[in-house]
Amino acid sequence: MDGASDNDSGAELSVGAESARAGDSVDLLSRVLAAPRTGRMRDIVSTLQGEQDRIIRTPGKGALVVTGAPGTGKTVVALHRAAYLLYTEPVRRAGGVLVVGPNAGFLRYIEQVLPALGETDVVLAQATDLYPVDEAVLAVEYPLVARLKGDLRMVELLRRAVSDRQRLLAEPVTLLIEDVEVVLRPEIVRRARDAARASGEPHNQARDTYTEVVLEDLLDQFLSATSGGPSHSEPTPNPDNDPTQRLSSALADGLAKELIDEVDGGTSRTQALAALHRSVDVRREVNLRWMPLTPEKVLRDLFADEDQLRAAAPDWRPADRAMLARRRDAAWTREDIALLDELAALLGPPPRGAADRATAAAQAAAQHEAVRFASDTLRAFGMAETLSPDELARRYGVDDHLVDHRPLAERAAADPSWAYGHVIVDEAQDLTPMQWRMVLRRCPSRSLTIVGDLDQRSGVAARPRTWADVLGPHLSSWREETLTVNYRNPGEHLEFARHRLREVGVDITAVDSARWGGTISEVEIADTDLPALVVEELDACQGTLAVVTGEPGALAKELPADVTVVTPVEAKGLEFDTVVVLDSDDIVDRLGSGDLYVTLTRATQRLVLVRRATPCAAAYTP
Ligand SMILES: Nc1ncnc2c1ncn2[C@@H]1O[C@H](COP(=O)(O)OP(=O)(O)OP(=O)(O)O)[C@@H](O)[C@H]1O
Repeated sequence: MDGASDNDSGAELSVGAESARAGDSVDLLSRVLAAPRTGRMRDIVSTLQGEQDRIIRTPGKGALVVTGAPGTGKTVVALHRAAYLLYTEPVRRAGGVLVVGPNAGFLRYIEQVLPALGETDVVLAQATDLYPVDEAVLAVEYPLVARLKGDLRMVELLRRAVSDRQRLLAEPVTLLIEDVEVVLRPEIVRRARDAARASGEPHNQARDTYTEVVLEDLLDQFLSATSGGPSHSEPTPNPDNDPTQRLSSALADGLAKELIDEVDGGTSRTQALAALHRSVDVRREVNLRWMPLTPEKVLRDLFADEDQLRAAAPDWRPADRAMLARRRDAAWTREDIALLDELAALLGPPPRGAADRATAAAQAAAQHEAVRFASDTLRAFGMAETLSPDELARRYGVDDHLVDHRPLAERAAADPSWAYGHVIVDEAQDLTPMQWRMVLRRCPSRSLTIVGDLDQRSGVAARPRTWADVLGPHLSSWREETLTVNYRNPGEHLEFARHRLREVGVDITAVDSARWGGTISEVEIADTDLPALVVEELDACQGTLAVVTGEPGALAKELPADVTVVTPVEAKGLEFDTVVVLDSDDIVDRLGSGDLYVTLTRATQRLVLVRRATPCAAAYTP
């Protein structure tokens, strides 16, 4: 990247990197790091450090894993890298950038960084936002269930659940088509199912193949009975132009009536298709065995039906299957989202309803008419050859109906099948395997910046030892870079955190701090004295203050509005000038050592550890 560009972010980044390399910005860095926080992450263009600069400039091909202890700048480096890639590799612009972060507070905290660098083609989301559901607030699973639902075993279970909805026929079924008896034969249903599966299409799209095979057979029977023999020997040079073929797939789609009026109604095959279309029996039998499905329906049916669960996971221990069982009307949980997304990939989009099809047809007709009018008009002036149909359409405003003019970020966020040009995954140590699949579906190019720290992994389960443990099932290769200097916490806080974690038997990777001078105090107080203590700390604090606790809801009401109250999990990725931690001993038992590490490394100036004399018995809830 050089100053020849008209892109501000690129030029500024370059100036900052140069001065950092020259060692000019040491004073500036000290001042920046010591300054009170505002609750919004800033860009670091003017104080970018050498190792950070090098990582930012790593080319965008393939996956890059940026690791490092808390506060080493992983997030801020990843965001600058996104700006750099959009600037140097414009091809990424076409899809924009997706940033997957750990919680809503974190996304608010970082949302200004890329716009400040001149980039707006960016979607910020939690993994649970990637597949939208009706519930505004997702339920929380028991940890064991959450782990099971995040496990790759779910892939096969869901695959089977979908294929179990593609049903065979045990006995022939006699159907009545306008007083003519035809037989839906088990072997034809099997052949139709095999052909549909072999098409490689998702369930809802493969249904066209299934329906076609079944209807063709019924049609032949109907014609044999009514006109002395099937007529499928008629030449069919181009399936797209063949009315019979079109009708047969249109019938599956419920469109046949309109099309029948449109084509030559004289052929016996066309009349037979019309008869099939009128037969309630036929439609019911076709639908029964290969229904159009939504992810929500499949998952609700599966979890509410012991038999379906057993059929989908015959080799599982009954106790594991029982963990998935729940009522049909139960709210979706955070872990269900990746399952719904997996199902969306297996099922494909549901067939469009009649209203959508009518709108699309009306739009196409309007376009056709407007282009024809424009073309005629221009031809009258001898100009027709100079403009393409696209240009004509644009010039005459037809695209206003047909082209989506929303900004890229808005279009991408609304489209679950959007392929992003680059994806950043932050706090990547916490994604479940099923969530990885969900994220990677949105990044077919595999141009990724994966940011995380295994020591900060949430939960009491054993930590993965390497990134290969996390990424191995999903990516064939990646490159790893490590940031080595902490720019957030004073050295005293890092030493304290390391010491506390060693006390609970966990050795974390050592890291240097860019500065010292932080304070730590440990106090034991009565529960009722807590608000007064927090107010006192707030008065003494120059910038932002947070209380980290397992029961934020009740406490937040008793504290001033400018105090942030968060759980350890909600504190991920954030930083505050003063952090008051309640009952830190409980965090390890209830959440895990990674969450204690996160909690102890959020403060830029002052850490206050409060042990309440009458600690609340409520469990820490992530
Ligand atoms: N070169 C730099 N100049 C100024 N500030 C910096 C620099 N690098 C990082 N910082 C600051 O350090 C703090 C921590 O950065 P960041 O949140 O990116 O770290 P992190 O490694 O992602 O932390 P965590 O793992 O705890 O989420 C932020 O305030 C960031 O702005």
